[in-house]
Amino acid sequence: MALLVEAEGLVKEYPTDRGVARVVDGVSLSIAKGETLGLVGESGSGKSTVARMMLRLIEPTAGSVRFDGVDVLAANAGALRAMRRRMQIVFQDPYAALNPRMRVAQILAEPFAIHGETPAGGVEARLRELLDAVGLETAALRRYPHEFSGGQRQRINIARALALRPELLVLDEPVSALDVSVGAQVVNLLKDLQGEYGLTYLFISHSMPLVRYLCGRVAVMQKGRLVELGDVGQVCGAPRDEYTQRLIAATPTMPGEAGAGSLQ
Ligand SMILES: Nc1ncnc2c1ncn2[C@@H]1O[C@H](COP(=O)(O)OP(=O)(O)OP(=O)(O)O)[C@@H](O)[C@H]1O
Repeated sequence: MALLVEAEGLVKEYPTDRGVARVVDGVSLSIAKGETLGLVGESGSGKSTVARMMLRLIEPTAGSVRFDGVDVLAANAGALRAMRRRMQIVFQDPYAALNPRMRVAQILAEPFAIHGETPAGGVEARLRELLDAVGLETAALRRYPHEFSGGQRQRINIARALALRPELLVLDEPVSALDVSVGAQVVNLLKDLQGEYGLTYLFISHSMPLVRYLCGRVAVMQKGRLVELGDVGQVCGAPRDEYTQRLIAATPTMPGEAGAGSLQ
């Protein structure tokens, strides 16, 4: 299958009081068009840093990233802008990600303003379409973020990420701040959107049940390194790495779950 993202030997180092901290240490990962790749690992293992380097939101210390065959790190400002519209990120905290002083209409229209473009059919029609895609009423356009629940706010974030019709969505723990049932609805929405728009997902999570439900393959990170990468059934069913075994063993089994696939 064609690859959308190819990251090779990514390294990120930060200077600290005690010398240089290597928080990502030689991570190579590719994501095929249309797939959902899960990225799991304990807190601080470097998952978000890898994702941000893939989007060039932070500069790698070493390594390379190609997006649809184009070198992301060598791209000049114009080429990067063109690439950025094709790769979007949804963050964990649906409260912090939305400007509280902007109405939803402004929030959703902002990507068009930033990229200096008017969608075919006009902004208004596209905003309605976006809200409809994420299961919110048109009346939401006039309201402010604080008027919505956490799950609804995450739907607004997803609508905003979809505004420019991206191909890749990095989902950085998109439901971990939500109640389980609300999170399950958002996960199902993400699944539907992927089917509808042929999106490619990098799904960062601490939840093995969610990863099993959404992802075809999963990568496991520990202390900046990739310790396992493979088909989700294989990794969860017969983890080769000792750390992965512990991660899976630490996952509480949900009522009615026999080990795979269920969200309930
Ligand atoms: N700007 C920075 N300066 C110094 N250290 C940083 C910086 N950003 C991240 N780190 C460190 O890099 C390591 C990896 O962080 P990262 O956020 O990528 O981990 P993570 O696996 O996504 O964690 P979590 O699951 O908690 O989100 C952490 O130890 C973090 O403290």
